[in-house]
Amino acid sequence: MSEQPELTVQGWGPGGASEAPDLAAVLPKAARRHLARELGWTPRPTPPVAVDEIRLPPSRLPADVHAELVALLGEDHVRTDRDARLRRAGGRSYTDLLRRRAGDASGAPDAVVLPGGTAQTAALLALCSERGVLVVPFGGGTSVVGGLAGADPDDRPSLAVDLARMASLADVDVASSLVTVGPGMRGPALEAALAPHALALGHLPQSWEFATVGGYAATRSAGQASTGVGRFDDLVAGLTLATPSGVLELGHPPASAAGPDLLGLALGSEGAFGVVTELRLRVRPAPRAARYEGWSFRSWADGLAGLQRLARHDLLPDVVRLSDPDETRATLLNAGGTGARLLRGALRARGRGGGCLLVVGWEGLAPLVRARRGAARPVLREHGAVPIGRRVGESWRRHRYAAPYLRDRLMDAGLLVETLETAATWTDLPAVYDAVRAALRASLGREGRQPLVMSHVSHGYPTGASLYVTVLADRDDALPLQQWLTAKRAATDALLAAGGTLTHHHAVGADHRPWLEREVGPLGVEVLRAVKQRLDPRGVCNPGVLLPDREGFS
Ligand SMILES: Cc1cc2nc3c(=O)[nH]c(=O)nc-3n(C[C@H](O)[C@H](O)[C@H](O)COP(=O)(O)OP(=O)(O)OC[C@H]3O[C@@H](n4cnc5c(N)ncnc54)[C@H](O)[C@@H]3O)c2cc1C
Repeated sequence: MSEQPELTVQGWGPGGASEAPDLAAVLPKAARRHLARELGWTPRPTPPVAVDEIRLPPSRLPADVHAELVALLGEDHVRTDRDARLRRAGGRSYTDLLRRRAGDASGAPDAVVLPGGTAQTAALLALCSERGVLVVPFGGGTSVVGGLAGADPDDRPSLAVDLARMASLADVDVASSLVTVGPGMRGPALEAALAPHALALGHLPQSWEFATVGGYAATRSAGQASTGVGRFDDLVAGLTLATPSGVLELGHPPASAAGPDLLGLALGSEGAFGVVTELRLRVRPAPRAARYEGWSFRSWADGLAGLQRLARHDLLPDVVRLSDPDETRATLLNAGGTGARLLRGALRARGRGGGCLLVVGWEGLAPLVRARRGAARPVLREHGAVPIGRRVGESWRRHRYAAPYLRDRLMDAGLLVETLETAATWTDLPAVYDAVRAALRASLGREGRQPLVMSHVSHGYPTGASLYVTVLADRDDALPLQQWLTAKRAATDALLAAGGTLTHHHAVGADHRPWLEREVGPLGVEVLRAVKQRLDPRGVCNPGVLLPDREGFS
C-alpha cells in the first residue's frame, strides 16, 4: 500500500512483537532492579495476543458506497481487507496499545481509502457527506490522544483516509525558503528530499520515523528542536484544506494583514474540519555545524531558573532538555555499560552524584553556534550548572528515537508505561510540576507502592516552557484500562487547576476533548462548532475528536 515501512499493529517500529527481544536484553540489570524496588513490580510475561487472533468486526461499508468509492479512486485504492483495516485501527497511546494487545480492534475503520490529490479528496469528502460515511484522516497513525478513534454517536460506517499516496515534494523555492509537500510525507523522506538542495525542515518529534507532515499540522506538533526552529505551527506558511463544503487555500507568505488568520483554524483541527491535502513549509539552510553537550544542575529549581534566564535573553539553544531528579536517575541507570560509567564518572569528577541532567544542542552556521554557545555557558554556570561533556549530548542525540521501542518491552513485562504533557508560564511551572506528580502518585500508588513519575522540560519560550511526564507503574492486570484512565483524569484535572495547558503538543483527540471547554471557554467551543457546521454540515469529518460531547463534562 505504501513504499514507506508500516508500523506494527500492536507497538512501535516496523517489526512484529514476536521478533522482539525480551526486556533483559534491552534494559540493564540495575535499571530492572531499580524499577522492581521502586514500583513493587514483579517482572512477568504479559505478551500481546497473536495478530491473527485480534478480533476485527466485519466491515459495515454498504456495497453501493463501496462501488462509488471504487469508481472515484480506483479498485486498488479502496481496501477492506483485514491487514489494511487492522493497521489503521487507532493510534499509539498506552490505551490504544492495551486494547490491540488484548485482541480488541473494535474501533477499526470499515475500509481504507487512498485518494491521490486535492480534487479527489474533495470529491471523496462530498460523497461521504452525502452518504453519511465518516472520514478519519490517517497520516502515520502515531496519535497518542485517541485522534484516530473514529467514534460516532450515530454509529455510521467509517473510512480511514490514508494520505500515503500524497507523499512527495512538489516544489522547492530556495529563494523564499519555501517547499510544497504532500501531507503523507514523513520526516525522514522529507529531509532526504531536501538534502540535495542543502535545505532542512528540522522538525524532529520522537515519532519522526513514522509521523507525517499532515499529521504534524493537524495536531500542532512540536519537535525536539522546536525551541530553536519553532513548533510545527511556525513552520507552516500555508496549506490546502479539502472539506465537504469545498477547498480552502490558507496562508499568504511572507505575511498578511487581511483579517484574522484562517490558517490557524486548520492547524490543530485534527481532521474535524477536513483533510489537509498540501502544505507550504518554511525550511532553512541545512545546518553546517552542530554542538550537543551535557550539563548538570544541583536541583530542578536551579535548572528551571537557568533556562528561564536564558529564555529571557533569547539565549536558549535549539535543543533543550532538562530532566528532573527521577528522570536523571533513570537515565543514568538505563545508559548501562560504558555509557553509564562515562556519565557517572563525568558527574563524580564535578562533585555531582545525581542532580538534574540538561542536554543542550546548537545547530547552524559554525560562527553562530560558537557565539550562541559562548553566550549561554556563563548563564548556565551562574545558576550552578557544570558541564559534563559532549559525549552525554551526542549519546542523547544518537538514542533520541529509542524510547518507544523500549516501551513495548516494558509492556511485555507487566508494566504500565505512558506519557503526558503540558506547558505553563515560568511562574506557574513549578506548581504544575508538583500537582501532576502528586496526582499521579496518589492515583497509582497502592499498598505502599508508588509509580515512578519522571519529568523533563523540552521546549522553552520567553514566557514559559513545556513539561513532559513519563509514568511507570506496576500494571493492574485485572483492570489495566481503568487504572490508567483514572490516573490520567486526576493528572489532567490537577495540571489545569495549577495553570497548565490541556496539551502543549499532543493535541486534543478523543482523550482530551472533555476538558476543551476548560481551556477555551464555552463560547470558544461554540465558535469551533460553528466553523465545523459550516465546513462539515453533516458531521462526517472525524466526529470523535476535538469538540466535547454536547452534554458537557463535569
Ligand atoms: C512514540 C511517540 C512519540 C511521539 N513524540 C511526539 C513528539 O515528540 N512531539 C509531538 O508533537 N508529538 C509526538 N507524538 C504524537 C504524534 O506523533 C503527533 O501527534 C504527530 O503529529 C501525529 O502525526 P501522524 O502523521 O502520525 O498523524 P496521525 O496519528 O495519523 O493523526 C493524528 C490526528 O491528525 C489527523 N490527521 C492526520 N493527517 C491529517 C491530514 N492530512 N489532514 C487532516 N487531519 C489529519 C488524524 O485524523 C488524527 O486526528 C508521539 C507519538 C508517539 C507514539
